[in-house]
Amino acid sequence: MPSTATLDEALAPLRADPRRAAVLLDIDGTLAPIVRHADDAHVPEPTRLPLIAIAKRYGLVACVSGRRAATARRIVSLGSITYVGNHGTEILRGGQTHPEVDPEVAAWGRRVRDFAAGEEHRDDLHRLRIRPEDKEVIVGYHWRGAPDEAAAKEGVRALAQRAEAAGFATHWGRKVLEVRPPVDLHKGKGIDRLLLGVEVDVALYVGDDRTDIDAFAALRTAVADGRLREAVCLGVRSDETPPELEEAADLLVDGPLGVRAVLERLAA
Ligand SMILES: O=P(O)(O)OC[C@H]1O[C@H](O[C@H]2O[C@H](CO)[C@@H](O)[C@H](O)[C@H]2O)[C@H](O)[C@@H](O)[C@@H]1O
Repeated sequence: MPSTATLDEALAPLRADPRRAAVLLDIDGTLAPIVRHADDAHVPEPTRLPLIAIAKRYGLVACVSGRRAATARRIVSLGSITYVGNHGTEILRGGQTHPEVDPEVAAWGRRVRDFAAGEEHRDDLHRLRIRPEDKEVIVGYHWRGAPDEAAAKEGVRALAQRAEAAGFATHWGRKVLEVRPPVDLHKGKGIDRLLLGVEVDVALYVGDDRTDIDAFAALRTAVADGRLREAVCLGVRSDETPPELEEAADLLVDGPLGVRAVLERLAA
């Protein structure tokens, strides 16, 4: 964990003028501790409290997640902020009931669901306790906590090959494989859309996984082309941290507790 002085130095540009600052946060592994079953994830109250204070004080506060935007809102349980869901393809703004969905991605929903329905009939998924997660235009296959995780991962590898042969894109996360539409989708694109027309000078992004590296890149590009003055990219360390994330981050904090400390400094 960086010292308080190092953290304060990194956060100083945001704290100097909160109204002109954006706070962008990943959810699973960042705000919400990783748990065995995706449905059980939640943001602990001592993390929500500084987040509520930040939402009132900072110019833009958003969660940028691989979850569906509506699921992300349920997990964080804060209706006033924006949720960028399904890895950048949905935006659910504070107070809205329906997300804006990338039409190119939405057009693939039926084909992704048909693929998932075909997989449902396979005995090996049930035998290996691989759990599908339906995200409408993306389907995740989880093996965390399967009786034999190594065998389950092998089963998921075979599934990935079938998905790619059928023309889908695949993406590996933390003990999850996602089958996605074969279109250019990532958190960075969602952040670009989110920043459109928003008057902020500085942005912070905090995330724990490969998919968050695209978010870091989007902020750095925004600095390079003058849309932002400064970007702060924080990585969240765990025993599953991808080395690429460690390399890409400006600074690393330890797990969701380290993230809570960041939020407390921002809210102070
Ligand atoms: O971008 P995020 O908000 O970090 O979402 C990434 C994925 O998070 C969820 O899966 C992860 O968290 C689960 C709950 O702790 C855990 O069981 C699983 O092993 C992790 O991969 C979520 O289920 C996915 O849909 C998200 O893409």
